[in-house]
Amino acid sequence: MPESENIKWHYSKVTKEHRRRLNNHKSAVIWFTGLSGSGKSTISVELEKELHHLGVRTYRLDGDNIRHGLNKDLGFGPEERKENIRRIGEVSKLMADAGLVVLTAFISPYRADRDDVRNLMEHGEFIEVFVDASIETCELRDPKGLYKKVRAGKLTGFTGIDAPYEAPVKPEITVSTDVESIEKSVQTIISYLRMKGYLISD
Ligand SMILES: Nc1ncnc2c1ncn2[C@@H]1O[C@H](COP(=O)(O)OS(=O)(=O)O)[C@@H](OP(=O)(O)O)[C@H]1O
Ligand SMILES: Nc1ncnc2c1ncn2[C@@H]1O[C@H](COP(=O)(O)OP(=O)(O)O)[C@@H](O)[C@H]1O
Repeated sequence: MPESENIKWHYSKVTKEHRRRLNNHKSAVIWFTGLSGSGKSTISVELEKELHHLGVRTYRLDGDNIRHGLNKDLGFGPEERKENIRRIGEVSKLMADAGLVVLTAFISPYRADRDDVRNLMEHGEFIEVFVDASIETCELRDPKGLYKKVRAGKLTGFTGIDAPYEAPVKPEITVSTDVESIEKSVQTIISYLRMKGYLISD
């Protein structure tokens, strides 16, 4: 593994602070985590739409999409999920450095992997959103028919059934999609961003 001995960091004259001033908002990574079918993709899509209307520069990274490209070599074993999240963490960091508000929608089942991403970011830049829904609700929704496949014995190692999901201990935000609407979840997140001063131009 090449180490940094022969590699030198080049600094830019345009910094994150310059980009922040140009954009009129801070950069951040809004990290959605939760079971399959909990609502990560749905809420992140609606949130991005609202943020865009507010003049925020955004980009959304979604598990299914990224696994068609950048991470198409990865499966769903613990090590591969870890590598999946590590790469997304690095990509998110680059995008946050570019001044964007990044929205990520990955199951990211392991606490340690999410904490590694948190530690990559500047203090306050990582906003963990726990999309909380019971496995029963997710299975009832079954938007992609995957739970049905699991029950039919056609899919194994599925999160929440026969693979673990470690819920966040102290997420910045929890949205309970069992009991609240998509709109309510989006507003909860926007209120948090406003209250914490991410949306400077408000
Ligand atoms: N075994 C298994 N377990 C869980 N999910 C599975 C599995 N196989 C395929 N899928 C589909 O892949 C999507 C999850 O990809 P992620 O990259 O978010 O997963 S992870 O963060 O690496 O755990 C997940 O998408 P979401 O339903 O949007 O969460 C599923 O559609
Ligand atoms: N309150 C809610 N919040 C989010 N999604 C909801 C809610 N109620 C019902 N749903 C539905 O649940 C499904 C969630 O699927 P999805 O967003 O793909 O989840 P995930 O990305 O976590 O796998 C969608 O079909 C969505 O319309």
